[in-house]
Formats: sequence, structure tokens, C-alpha cells
Amino acid sequence: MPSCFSSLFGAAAQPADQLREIKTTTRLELHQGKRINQYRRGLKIGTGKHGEVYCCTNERTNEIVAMKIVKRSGPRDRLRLLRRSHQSSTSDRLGTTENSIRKEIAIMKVCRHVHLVELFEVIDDPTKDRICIVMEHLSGGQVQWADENDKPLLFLDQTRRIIRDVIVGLEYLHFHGIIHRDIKPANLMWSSDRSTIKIIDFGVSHFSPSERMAPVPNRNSLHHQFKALYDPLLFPASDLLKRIGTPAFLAPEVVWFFDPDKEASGTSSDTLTSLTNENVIPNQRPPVTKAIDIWSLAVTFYCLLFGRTPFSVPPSANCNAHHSEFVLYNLICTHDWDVGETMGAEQVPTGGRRPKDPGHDGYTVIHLLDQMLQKDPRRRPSLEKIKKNAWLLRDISKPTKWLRDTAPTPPLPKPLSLAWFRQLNSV
Ligand SMILES: Nc1ncnc2c1ncn2[C@@H]1O[C@H](COP(=O)(O)OP(=O)(O)OP(=O)(O)O)[C@@H](O)[C@H]1O
Repeated sequence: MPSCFSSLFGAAAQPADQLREIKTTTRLELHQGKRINQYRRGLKIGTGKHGEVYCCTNERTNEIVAMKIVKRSGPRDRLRLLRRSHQSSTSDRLGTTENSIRKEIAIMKVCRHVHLVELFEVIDDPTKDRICIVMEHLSGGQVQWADENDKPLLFLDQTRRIIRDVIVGLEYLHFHGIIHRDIKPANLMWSSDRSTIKIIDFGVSHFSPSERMAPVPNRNSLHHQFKALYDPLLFPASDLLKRIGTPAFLAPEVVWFFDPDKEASGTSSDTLTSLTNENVIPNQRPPVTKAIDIWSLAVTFYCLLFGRTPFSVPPSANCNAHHSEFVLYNLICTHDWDVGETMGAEQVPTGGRRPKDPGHDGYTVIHLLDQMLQKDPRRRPSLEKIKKNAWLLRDISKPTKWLRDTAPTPPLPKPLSLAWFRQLNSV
């Protein structure tokens, strides 16, 4: 089993036998609306597309946990199913809220890593209309990155540590063939002691066997649960082509659309003409791979540095919500991004969009963003390469050891030395 790593300044492997067992409970008892099984419900700490998250106390252990409660089907699911004329089958359920929570659970069950939120229990009672997932409570809160004037809140060393933690967590996911698909500051949370960042929300994540680098598990391996991820009904390949995620963080290949008018005449609408530079949208969709997470990570990195997203629709575009999304997607596909004169709360000079002095931090950071925000996903670097960036490694005392310890692959055995052979022959 790949190691789990503790944290920021040096990684200590956590042996697999110390991992907590994930419980599956098939009985859900609601007591006076205030308690679900042994969990006493406290404050609501979050609301998302798929459900509500509550802070709860496990009355048996007194542990504080987070519980996400998801209705098996929402009103939109029911409408979708009503529109279907034939009998509902498993494939009809694809895309429903229940399916989305099932994917999230399948992924959380197998991904055990210090930079990913930890799942404790799944309460899935077939006679009840809700599924509950009990997980560690990340009381450090979401990463806050901009003040009310859209100025960056974080200092550069804080940004560096956050991004580094996300890279390590994401590298683990990618190694196992999982694409997160919704990396953004709101899905990065601080652990209770605020020492570690954890990635949350696997509701739109995708498992792609072709992206998997880890050895395929056999039946006896600890990772036999991975078999659940190989279900093509749960993770159909076509899912990857859907425009899912958060608009400002989506990669060009995700928002890709082909505009034949534009190809013919060079323009398609007045708004777009004024916003479009000379880059054009490729007439063939680039491959949608784990590189979409590298793009979203770069957008997140940009947000932390500058307090705003790199692509946004200017108020002057003056368009309705639907059109403004289209304008945003066009910007993502065709436009370059700019940078402020300074980055971080301490206002370190960037040197502009094309810094010239390789000795300055601005040069290293903008250059890294430049690589990660390549419109063509094939030109974006892998996380393994990004991790070696000098600026990201800055405050790590033993970078080679850190890189080795945080790699999701077990280290390769050292090649047998000549001395060893000599010793063997002399026996
Ligand atoms: N383990 C946790 N500890 C503390 N707060 C959490 C935890 N998990 C989620 N939250 C809070 O609940 C919110 C919603 O959770 P989550 O993003 O998982 O739900 P979702 O329905 O998938 O949301 P989305 O609309 O972003 O897809 C989060 O933004 C966060 O503020």
C-alpha cells in the first residue's frame, strides 16, 4: 500500500496498519431530528450542490466529525427520470445525485492520504432516502485567499506550503488514476491544527484506468476495494467530456467548443471580437486527461498569489449569465492572462508577465504558472516535475529526501553494487 505522508516540513510515512477501518452501516436511525445513529448533530458547516455538511459529535467516542448528508435523488433527478420513457435501469441513474455520492464514496474508500480528507463511515440504509458520509472534521476551515478588495491575503511562504500540500495529495490521486476535476481554493481545507491542507469534495472526480500509474491491485492486495473503481457504469469514459467543475477553474480542453462561424469569418459576436486575441480555438478537442487538474491547480495558485482569478469576464462585457459563461470559456481557450506588479500579501515584485531576471522570485513563479497554464494539455508539466521547482522546494531542508518520501511510488531498490557481487563471490 502506498504510504500516507505527514506533512509540510518533512514527510513521515504512516504505516498501513495504523489506518482506521472504514465502517459501512446499513441502518440509519434518526432520533428527533437531532441524532443520526450515534452522531449528535451540531451546526451546519457547509452546503454544496450535493448535500449539506454538519458538525457532529460521536456520542460513543466524543469525537467531533463532519457528516455530509445527501438525498438519494434531488428534484432535478426526478425530472430527468420522468422525461425517460423506458423503465429506469442502472445506466439511467448515471448522473443522479446518488450516483455522484457513490462515486465520491468509492474514491474516498480507497484514497488514504494525509492531504486528502479521511472517510470514517458510510451510513447507507436502503430504506431511507439519505446517505450519510462521516469524515474527519477539518475545523481549520477553507483556504481564504482574497480580501474584500480582491487583494491577496496570503504571504508567499503560506501559498508555497498550501500548493505543495495540494501537489502531494493530487499526485497520489493521479497515481491511482483519479482525476479530481474540481480543484479550487474552496475545496482545500485546513486540518484542525492548521498545519496541513487537505483536498475535499470528490463528487465530480473521475477514475480513469488508462491514467493509472500504480500497479493494478490483485485480489489479495490491501487495495482490493479498487475493484469498485473499475465499474464502467460508475465511471463511464464519456463522463470526462462533460463540462463539470467550477467555470473559472476549468481547463481549455474541458470548456472546448468549436465555433465554425469564427473559423470562417474570424469573428462570431461583437462581445467576443473585443475580447479575443489572435489565439484560436483548435478545431479538434485536445485530450481530456489528468492535465485538467494541473490547470485548475495553476488557477488556484494564481488566486492565492494575486487575490483574483486569471480569467474573468469584464463588467464591460455586459452580458447575461449564460452568455457570460460562454465569454469566460472563450477567454480561457484563447486569451493570455496578465499579472499584477506584485504578488502575495507582502507585495513582492513579479517583473510583469514576462520577467527577465532569473535571479528573482517573480521569474520562477511566473515561469511555473506559464508552464502549468499551457492551453495545450500535452505541454503542461506533470506533478512530479512541478514538485521539483526551486521556489516550491525553497524551505525544505532536505529536498531530495522530501521528493523521495512524498513520491506515491515505493522507492525502487538500489541497483546491486559491484562490491556486493564481489562479496558474494568470495564466500
Ligand atoms: N470534512 C469537512 N470538514 C469541515 N467542513 C467540511 C468538510 N467537508 C465539507 N465541508 C464544508 O462543506 C462544504 C460543502 O462540502 P462539499 O464541497 O463536499 O459538498 P458538495 O455538495 O460536493 O459541494 P459542491 O457544490 O462544491 O460540489 C465545503 O465547502 C466545506 O465548507
